[in-house]
Amino acid sequence: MTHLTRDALGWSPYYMSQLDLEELDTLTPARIATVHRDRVVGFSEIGPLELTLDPGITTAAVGVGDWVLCAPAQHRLIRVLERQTELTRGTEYHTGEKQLIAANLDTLFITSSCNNDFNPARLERYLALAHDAMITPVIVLTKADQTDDPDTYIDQARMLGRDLEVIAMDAKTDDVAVLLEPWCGKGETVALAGSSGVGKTTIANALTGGDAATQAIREDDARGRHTTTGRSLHRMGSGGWLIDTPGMRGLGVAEVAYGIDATFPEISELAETCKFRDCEHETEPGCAVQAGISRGEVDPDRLTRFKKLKRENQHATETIAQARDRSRKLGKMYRSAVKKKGR
Ligand SMILES: Nc1nc2c(ncn2[C@@H]2O[C@H](COP(=O)(O)OP(=O)(O)OP(=O)(O)O)[C@@H](O)[C@H]2O)c(=O)[nH]1
Ligand SMILES: [Zn+2]
Repeated sequence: MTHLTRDALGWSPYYMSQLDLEELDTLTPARIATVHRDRVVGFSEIGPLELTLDPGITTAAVGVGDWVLCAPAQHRLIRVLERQTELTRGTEYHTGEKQLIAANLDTLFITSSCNNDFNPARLERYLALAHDAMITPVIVLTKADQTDDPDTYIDQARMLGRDLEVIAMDAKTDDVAVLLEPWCGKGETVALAGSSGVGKTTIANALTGGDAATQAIREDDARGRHTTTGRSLHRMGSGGWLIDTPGMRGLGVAEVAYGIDATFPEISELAETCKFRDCEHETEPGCAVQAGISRGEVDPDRLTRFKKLKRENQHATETIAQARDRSRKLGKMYRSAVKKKGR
């Protein structure tokens, strides 16, 4: 652990460019590995560092995978560097907050099994989140050993995007590390998403060569304390990093209009040329998407799922916007009340 270089930890010019000269001289960059209630642990060139948070930085503002600047001698986290990517979940709509799942991911392994778990709509939801965050999605199909015809699943998955990478495997064999190696090299950061039981833990263990899921908890138990998020950063045998994310079983979409369009390029591109700007792609004259269906270029089932995901996203996005508006107004009221009292 002590001999990891910044590059091995995933450092890049993107983060370097955010430091001024004084910071370069005096502060140490670290990559956040675990987040606890009152402190975080970061990996750095000088080894693992336990850091306390200055007032103003909450554990909500720093997540696993984040790059931070710290003053190691004082165990102080000074500031969180701007993220290259962030994967969030939109579950707390009513508060206007989105919860950070993982920072600075390069690749998301969207995992499903070659059985009843396989569900195009669910895969597209994950694809939209990944595309929106500019994270490379890879579809990983497990339990290929439990079906006579894995190709039908592979073919269906390939239909869910252009140039979409689809990997099928028996996650209980040594194939896992070899098949996923292209995304797990030195300094690369990955995470696994998918329903319960599809094999995420099995794959994580194969990639990290250990009991990834329980490692962080055990490390903490020894001190009688617990991680608050349950998320943690683990080194993979191939030199990359795996962010273990228990919250990745079901995700809501919010504010991912771009990601949805990117997930359904064959539809969103045609939609640009519909006669009406607010075309619902149903029976309107001059609908380019319906014309695409007639020509056999657009799968009508994809169109149905595209519309459904758009509706869900729109609803959640509006709910978040309203909640933010409400809390802004409340804040204003509070500030003016304080002012009056002070007079
Ligand atoms: N035959 C076969 N079994 C698999 C495969 N992948 C996972 N399993 C088995 O499926 C079960 C569930 O796997 P897990 O790795 O625990 O699944 P998970 O996605 O981590 O599940 P949660 O922790 O509930 O989210 C275990 O019994 C695995 O051994 C596979 O490719 N082939
Ligand atoms: Zn249309």
